[in-house]
Amino acid sequence: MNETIAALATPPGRGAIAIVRCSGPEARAIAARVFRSREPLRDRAAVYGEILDLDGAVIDRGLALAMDAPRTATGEDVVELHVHGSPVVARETLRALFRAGARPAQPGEFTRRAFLNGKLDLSAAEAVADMIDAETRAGARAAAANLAGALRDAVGGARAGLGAILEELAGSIDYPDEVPEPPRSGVAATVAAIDGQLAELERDWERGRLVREGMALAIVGPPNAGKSSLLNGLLGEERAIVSEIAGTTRDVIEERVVVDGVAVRIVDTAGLRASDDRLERIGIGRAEQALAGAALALVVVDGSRPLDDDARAILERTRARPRIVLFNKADLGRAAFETRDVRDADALSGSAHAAETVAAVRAAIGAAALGGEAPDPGRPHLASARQAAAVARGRDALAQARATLDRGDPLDLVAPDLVAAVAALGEITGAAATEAILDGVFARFCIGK
Ligand SMILES: Nc1nc2c(c(=O)[nH]1)N(C=O)[C@@H](CNc1ccc(C(=O)N[C@@H](CCC(=O)O)C(=O)O)cc1)CN2
Ligand SMILES: Nc1nc2c(ncn2[C@@H]2O[C@H](COP(=O)(O)OP(=O)(O)OP(=O)(O)O)[C@@H](O)[C@H]2O)c(=O)[nH]1
Ligand SMILES: [Mg+2]
Repeated sequence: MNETIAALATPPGRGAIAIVRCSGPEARAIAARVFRSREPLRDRAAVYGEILDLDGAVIDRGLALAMDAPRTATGEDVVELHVHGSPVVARETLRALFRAGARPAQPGEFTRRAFLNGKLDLSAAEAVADMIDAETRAGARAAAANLAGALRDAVGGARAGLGAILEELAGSIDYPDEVPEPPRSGVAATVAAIDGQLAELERDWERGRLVREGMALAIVGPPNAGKSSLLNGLLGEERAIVSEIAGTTRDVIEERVVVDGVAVRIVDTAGLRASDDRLERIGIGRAEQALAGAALALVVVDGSRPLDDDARAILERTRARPRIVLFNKADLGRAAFETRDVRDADALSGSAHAAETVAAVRAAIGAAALGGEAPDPGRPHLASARQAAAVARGRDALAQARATLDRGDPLDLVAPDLVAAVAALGEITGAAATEAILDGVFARFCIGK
């Protein structure tokens, strides 16, 4: 029999209410030892009463919410104690439950039990963690879609399609005289269509990851170009020191903003130039690192004067990578902007001090992040590297099957590849998940989830 587990379900720290959750076959019996009320606990009803420690001292007065298996989040008997939101009270309540027979829950153990009891598939369990981690509305909505089963249904459809072919093949292999082979062209068409759906999931994966995890952006350029001024403009606060002294920013400064629903980690950096100053050189080294680690470079140069060697160098170096170029200080003149290279045809000209320029830079960041179109958060999507790897393996198997079909080999030779594809896709929903896969998925959960 499963042990009964307990953990704090709300964040540690002070709050209005703290919820301690207990799940397992003994949940009701354990709760009865620590909770005293006039009316008895009833399924799905909140009951007011006293939370007691085992010596009978009252820890708090609060609500107990009992939910009976199997109609609960975990599929087991659940009792929640809703107490006043003091870390001390929450800890004492939890300790009373442990003394009464519960054991501390492992990270993700509630959700793992929900999975094992068929309350959610593995893609939905991952969506639970994604929802908790979401930093943007789009990220939360995307998680909600997979929590509701969008990916499970998409993957389930693909597996069912492959399963139907396998069934037909099996019939003709077992009873070659009675059951005709399915038409070759039909098999090829179905495999191609399913592979197409999987390819679409793969394409969306990178973009979806951007929505969930955010994008790293480095502001780079020569000293004094206005990089820190632009950071402050994008943040709407005077975060970084701005001065007319070239070499003001020494260390990297990292901040987050949300642009078009994408969380962007902006790193402001030291101006790039040849320098003999030891400290400045360290800062420039960090700027180089930030540039190397960024998905998008925001290159700021002084556009009011002809380009100097430092400006030319950074424009040249970032030419082949995703970037936005701002010819800054347009209020002082547009000398460099007017003689700019055709390669910078889409460069912006403006002033880091002007709201319109900051808005134009934001729009350019949003466009660069999403390629112009925001992904529809309601669609099924791959949400983890684990899921993407399973799709990639499934597609490899389908590629083998298609090669077999193209060569004109006997039709039954595709069966092992289709079986492999079905198994790979099964890892996504957990229909075919090993203990190791489950450990990997639930390792990223927090205790109490
Ligand atoms: N107080 C509280 N709020 C919470 C949770 C919780 O555990 N406690 N959850 C923790 O994750 C989430 C809700 N998860 C839940 C999932 C299923 C069921 C449930 O009763 N399922 C039944 C009935 C389904 C239905 O009527 O559609 C079932 O599956 O049979 C309840 C909560 C978010 N809010
Ligand atoms: N006129 C004008 N001045 C600007 C503009 N943007 C920035 N400045 C000024 O240019 C100077 C340098 O700005 P910063 O934002 O510190 O430049 P930076 O690129 O961060 O410089 P370092 O940190 O030294 O590399 C400051 O005096 C700013 O007020 C602009 O668009 N127009
Ligand atoms: Mg600066």
